[in-house]
Amino acid sequence: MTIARALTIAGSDSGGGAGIQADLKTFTVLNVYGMSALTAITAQNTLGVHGIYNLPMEAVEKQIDAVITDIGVDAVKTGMLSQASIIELVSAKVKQYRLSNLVVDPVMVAKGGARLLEQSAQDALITHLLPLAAVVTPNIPEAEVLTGMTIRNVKEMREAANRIREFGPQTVVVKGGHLSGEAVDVIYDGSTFRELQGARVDTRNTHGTGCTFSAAITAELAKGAKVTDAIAVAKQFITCAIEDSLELGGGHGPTNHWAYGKRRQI
Ligand SMILES: Nc1ncnc2c1ncn2[C@@H]1O[C@H](COP(=O)(O)OP(=O)(O)OP(=O)(O)O)[C@@H](O)[C@H]1O
Ligand SMILES: Cc1ncc(COP(=O)(O)O)c(N)n1
Repeated sequence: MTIARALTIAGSDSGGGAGIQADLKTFTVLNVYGMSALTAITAQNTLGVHGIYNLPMEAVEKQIDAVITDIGVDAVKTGMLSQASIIELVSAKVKQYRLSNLVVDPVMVAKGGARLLEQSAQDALITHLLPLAAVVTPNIPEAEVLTGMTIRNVKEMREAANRIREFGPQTVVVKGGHLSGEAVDVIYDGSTFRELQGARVDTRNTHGTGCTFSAAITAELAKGAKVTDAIAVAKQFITCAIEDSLELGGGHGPTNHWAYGKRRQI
């Protein structure tokens, strides 16, 4: 039996709703074998981030080398990268192993406001990692940082997607979770703009939506899906996960990673 393999290079969320925990849960539900290279450990729950502990560069490098040289990967995603030096290392590894199915979730700030990427590392993201990405998935605040624009509507999301694509990624998805009204995501592949519509679910349990969405894209790419199909599955996956979100903790609860699989009986 062959099984698709996906690697997440990201931070740990002890609360289990975001970070590598969200990624591995998503890979599993989508029938993909998940692996991880941890960049940082966060002490985190639904109320916020209570501590960040970066791992040594050597530890990040060895984890990536260990899984790729033995098990191999069909797709890779990045989440919390924390520092410029880790971005540079990950970019070098992507080149060294010629990893083509790379999904970059440019995680910068957690919901409660804690920085998950040092401000000085934003340039490294643009210079080193975005040019290597098959797909990059900024939310509205991240797209604003990357472009210097203010984004208030779908027209401005399109403009941002266009500008971010100039940094080199093949496909840009600007996620609309932070705007009001419908949860619309804008996709731009250099020739066509597409919009993925989703009804907005009225819940505060949206911790980990961005991680889960980008992990679902990665899982589908690992199985050989086309980019547009992978993004469409991811949108369905996250909509189900938010609709059936979990009332856990006293703050922003996690999404429900089983929901998509249960509804489709996969
Ligand atoms: N309340 C909601 N109802 C339906 N879909 C949503 C809602 N919030 C976000 N989404 C969808 O979830 C996905 C992730 O988008 P979002 O903008 O929330 O990412 P993010 O900001 O990276 O995540 P987070 O806010 O957890 O850090 C997108 O497809 C977005 O449209
Ligand atoms: C370790 C870690 N990584 C990423 C996020 C952002 O999560 P999201 O944008 O999916 O809510 C987070 N809160 N913690």
